[in-house]
Amino acid sequence: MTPAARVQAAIELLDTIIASARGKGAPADRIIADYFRARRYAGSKDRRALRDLVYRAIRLCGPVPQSGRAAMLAVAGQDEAVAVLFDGSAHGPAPRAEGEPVAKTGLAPKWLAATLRASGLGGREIAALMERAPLDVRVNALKADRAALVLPEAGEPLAAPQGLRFPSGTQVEAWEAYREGLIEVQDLGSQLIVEALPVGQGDTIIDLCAGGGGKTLALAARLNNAACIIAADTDKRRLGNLAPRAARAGAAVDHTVLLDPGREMRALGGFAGKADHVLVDAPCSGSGTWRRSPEGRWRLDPTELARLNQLQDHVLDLAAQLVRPGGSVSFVTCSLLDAEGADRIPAFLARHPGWRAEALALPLGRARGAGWRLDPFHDGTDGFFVAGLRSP
Ligand SMILES: C[S@@+](CC[C@H](N)C(=O)[O-])C[C@H]1O[C@@H](n2cnc3c(N)ncnc32)[C@H](O)[C@@H]1O
Repeated sequence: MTPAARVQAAIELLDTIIASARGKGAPADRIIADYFRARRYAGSKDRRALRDLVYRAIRLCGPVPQSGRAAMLAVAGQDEAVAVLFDGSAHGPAPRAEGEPVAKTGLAPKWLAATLRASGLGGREIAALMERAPLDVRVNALKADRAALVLPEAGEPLAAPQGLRFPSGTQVEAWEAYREGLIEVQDLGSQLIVEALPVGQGDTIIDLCAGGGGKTLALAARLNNAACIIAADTDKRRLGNLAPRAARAGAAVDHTVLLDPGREMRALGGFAGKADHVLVDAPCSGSGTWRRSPEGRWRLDPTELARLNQLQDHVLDLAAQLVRPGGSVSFVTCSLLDAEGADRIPAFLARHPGWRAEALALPLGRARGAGWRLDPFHDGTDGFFVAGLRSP
């Protein structure tokens, strides 16, 4: 591909990503992966260059751009090397027309920037959400130990007992240690949260929003497979990834339960009032993971945020039904918005008299409302909110 053809390809990919964000469709990384799957002839240099162009444009444009071309013109406005490629050459973008729209730059749409600020984030904290995230790994304590494991590259030891950090883009999936289940890719924040959960060996633990099992596997490793772990989710595709991942990791997951949204207790009724602990890693905007999915801010609007808050309350209410008297619930979101964090706790306590919030001990982060918050700027983790709740 010529450099100009890469710019044109980036424009077309951005058009798809913008449409998908508006329609709450597939995320950018999946769209890019599908694009290259259909173009196997594209070399690794082209792939890297195209990806970089697309993500530069996404990071640069806070509000949803009117088009992929407008987004790339915004990049061109800051980078002469890109601007000169709008030259009308074969397969390249047409020259810029007089008065042609250029996408607005900024960290986030106005309403969202205001909501972030109202959630206690300053300019530096918000800017850090747009930086490239490093690659964190959790050494799987069921099969290995960080102190003794030799990997192709030396990682930086992290605050989590089995955490190691590598530069962004390190191809750990190609390592033998990954294929053999000795390491998992997992952000430091997730690792610290699992370490802080008030659980012990012998407990019955429901991971109510288990997804592909990131935290489920970390829990099984922390408890050395000596707990009864039930992984549930409404997403068949995500939950389907759990069994092969657990097998690779040697992690014992006792039950995997696919839930019908709105009728979750039909599948979980047998566990009602029995769990020692329910982990609610709730669906959210993912504002804490914008370093990895910066187009997430194009997906969010006040209506979507309100829908997510309802869902968060709903899964918390389910957890309250599942836990035994005196048992506990942890509420986690990978968001920095109070609406998806601190605000959910008083709302829960108002609906569930007798319950109380309980502090969790994390080595990084700071208190936010009745819970705790981690953020990229201060802690070098993805952004998370976590709070403990204790049943009467
Ligand atoms: C933040 S993700 C979970 C990530 C996962 N725990 C991990 O560590 O990799 C939230 C999950 O909640 C699930 N979800 C959405 N609605 C739900 C519901 N009503 N009951 C249970 N899970 C739900 C989504 O399918 C999604 O997988």
